[in-house]
Amino acid sequence: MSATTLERNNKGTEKFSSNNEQQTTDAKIKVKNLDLFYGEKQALYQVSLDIKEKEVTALIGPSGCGKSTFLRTLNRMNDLIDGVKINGEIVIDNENIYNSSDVIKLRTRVGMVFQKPNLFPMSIFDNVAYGPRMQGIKNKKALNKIVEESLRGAAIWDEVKDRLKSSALGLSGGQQQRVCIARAIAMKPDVILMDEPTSALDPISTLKVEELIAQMKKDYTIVIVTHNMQQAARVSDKTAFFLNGEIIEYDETDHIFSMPKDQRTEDYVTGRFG
Ligand SMILES: Nc1ncnc2c1ncn2[C@@H]1O[C@H](COP(=O)(O)OP(=O)(O)OP(=O)(O)O)[C@@H](O)[C@H]1O
Repeated sequence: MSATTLERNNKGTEKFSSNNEQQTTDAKIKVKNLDLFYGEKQALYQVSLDIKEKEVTALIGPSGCGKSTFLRTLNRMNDLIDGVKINGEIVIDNENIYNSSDVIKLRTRVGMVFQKPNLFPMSIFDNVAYGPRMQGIKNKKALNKIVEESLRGAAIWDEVKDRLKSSALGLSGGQQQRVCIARAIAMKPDVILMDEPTSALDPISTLKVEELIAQMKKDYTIVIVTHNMQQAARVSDKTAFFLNGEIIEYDETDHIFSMPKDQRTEDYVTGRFG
């Protein structure tokens, strides 16, 4: 059991509903007044935003501004870090996720892809079947179907279909990252969080993952942290600009890049700092 302390607002969902008129009604994820502390150090300040279903939302900002910290609050990955304290609300599908005790179920619904491919030292098939097996799916036919669908969904089926029993670690970095995405898809999530998913990849693999993200948004709500401005502009519908733990501006990606309202956003997206 982690020693993480979480300050929960027990009236969270109620309070949130009463303020609902300020929120977009079709938001999949609603974040309100979120503060996060690592011990004494505050990393997020009063973060509020609505994330719409089946859109790609990019989180941008200079190093250390809190993008990854914020991303990890969406499936409670920060719970694993000692001394983390959170105030505020995150409502996904009308449920305040910090009021619910079923973190495993939350992480099934809200999957995650990390910066570096983190496949297990086992076959491609076993990597993708791992989560479904843990959920109790044993039937070979059912597993075959899930693995094929997930690899197809991650646009890597054709490249690996003849070597499913080979070690996943024999694939290139770009292929491994797409198998990681397949592994996330295999859990049938609604939301996929991506923390700089292409930062360890070459330009061609990066493009493939970006094309994949564009295809995936018809089925999933995607939140992606990226340091790459062009990537945010290419793949996302909405962009949130973070600075020193605050959201400075959150808008349609086109607006953020072509006519930002805040001078600090403009300075960042035009490369004047960060
Ligand atoms: N486990 C931790 N314990 C203590 N402080 C942390 C921890 N993780 C992050 N921080 C601090 O919180 C702040 C936000 O970090 P975070 O990693 O979220 O920023 P980021 O915008 O994602 O940065 P980068 O782009 O460099 O990954 C930083 O000051 C960082 O040092």
